[in-house]
Amino acid sequence: MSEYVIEMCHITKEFPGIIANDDITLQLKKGEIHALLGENGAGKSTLMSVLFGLYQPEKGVIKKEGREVKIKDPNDANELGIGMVHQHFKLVHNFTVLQNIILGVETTRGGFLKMDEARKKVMDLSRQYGLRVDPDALIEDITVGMQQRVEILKMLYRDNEILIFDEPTAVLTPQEITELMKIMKGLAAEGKSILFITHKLNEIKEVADRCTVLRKGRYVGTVEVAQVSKEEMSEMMVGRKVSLRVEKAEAHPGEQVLEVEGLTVVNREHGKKVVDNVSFQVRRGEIVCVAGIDGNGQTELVQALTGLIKTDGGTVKLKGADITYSSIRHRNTHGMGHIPEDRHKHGLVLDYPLSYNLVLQSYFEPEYCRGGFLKYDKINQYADKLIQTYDIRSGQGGRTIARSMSGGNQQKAIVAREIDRDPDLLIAVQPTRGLDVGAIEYIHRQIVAERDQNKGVLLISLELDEVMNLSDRILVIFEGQIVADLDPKTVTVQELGLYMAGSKREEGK
Ligand SMILES: Nc1ncnc2c1ncn2[C@@H]1O[C@H](COP(=O)(O)OP(=O)(O)OP(=O)(O)O)[C@@H](O)[C@H]1O
Repeated sequence: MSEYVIEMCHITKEFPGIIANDDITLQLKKGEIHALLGENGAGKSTLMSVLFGLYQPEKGVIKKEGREVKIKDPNDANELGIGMVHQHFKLVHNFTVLQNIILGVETTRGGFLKMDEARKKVMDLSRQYGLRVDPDALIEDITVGMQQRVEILKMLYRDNEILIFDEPTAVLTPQEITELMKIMKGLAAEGKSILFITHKLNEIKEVADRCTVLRKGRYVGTVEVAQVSKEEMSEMMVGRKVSLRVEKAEAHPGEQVLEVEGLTVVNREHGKKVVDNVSFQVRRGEIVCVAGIDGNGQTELVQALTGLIKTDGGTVKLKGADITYSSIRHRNTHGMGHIPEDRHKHGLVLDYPLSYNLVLQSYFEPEYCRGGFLKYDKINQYADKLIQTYDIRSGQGGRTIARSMSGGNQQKAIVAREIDRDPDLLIAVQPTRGLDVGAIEYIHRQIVAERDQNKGVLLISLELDEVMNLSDRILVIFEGQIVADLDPKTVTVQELGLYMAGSKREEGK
């Protein structure tokens, strides 16, 4: 009997213009948590999709417990006990939790669903692994964290023994991440074998036993996590030393670039104020961060500032001019840049090529358009420049369809487009979500450079490390209100946590 529950041997998978996996070998031991680390576009999701039967490799074999197997589709994968939680969940939104879990493997008696048995099995699994879910809630009404637990239960319900998690923490809040780490350890302790894709070295250190590193589609090596440092792992992956700290000089704030006065947004469904009489300013030459636990109004605040939703009170001024009721395009062409929270919904047109996506805010300008006709050569030239400068990796350059790009490279494309327009005010929501450490270092430098060129930056981040390292001033948002205006040099992470949890509030706020 083999030491390995799964072996992927010499896997090669090509896409037009790119070898996504070039002779990669990955060996998974029973009961281990095995991290898969690599730069954006290194081929991690592709390799996992091969294992789950979504792609057929051109070369290589897969072995289960030493025996060669063929995985033609996800049904084959399932038969072999392999389950996957995708980066973007695959749930039916108007079905309940229970219906989603049993979908496709329903057991029936006399033509009727045996719901009671299914419910019992789900609730037993939920208790056994600490996966809290409400079986009767609709998917559209539950948090992202609970949706993920539903995906995990789906795998367990199908008795999967080999669990693939593709960047599971990218969509979670810090609290949910802690919970997931605990769940993963519990699963491994019960003998499940886990493949875990993440860019966060802290998470690898916390839960993984071994880690396989990929770079540009190739296998670099497999290490015992306890025996290497975070720095060593990032060097293996990027091929050079990476600074995990942000280097920046003292800020020199100048005149106000954004003034928000009494801004209020009421939620149309429950009638509550989600942004409640918020006032603050961002000046040129400073990075102001809005910190808060997800769901405290930061999403709506940004949507109101960028014109994606209507406000119910208050004013917003950009460079002294009232833009409260201005169109999105007006804001964009008058100095506002926006890296949105949801890159698929508000950041890209997924079925357009990369080059079109890079001029979404400027294609109508004389530079790229004459008499209603697009100047394709100019657009392509500009796209090539951004692809080079920001190291956006994709198979066919500007012609690549955005949907086929790796998640991290989609994010890099948005960041490139927004920063390159050199806005007076850059609103950056989770700008480094899903990015590898090398790319994070680069984006952080770019944001600091914007600040040093006398631009204002409003950063919204759920990552406390990013908040503490990057910002010059921290505004804490709690239940739609700004409850503190803090100096990152004097506040501690613990104190920040108290403000974020609503246990503390600055006087006069
Ligand atoms: N369906 C596809 N069609 C064409 N090219 C693809 C497709 N899927 C992936 N690629 C390309 O293969 C390469 C590897 O992508 P993959 O998604 O596996 O990377 P990744 O390591 O998971 O990256 P990230 O960390 O950014 O999610 C990328 O250059 C991507 O553009």
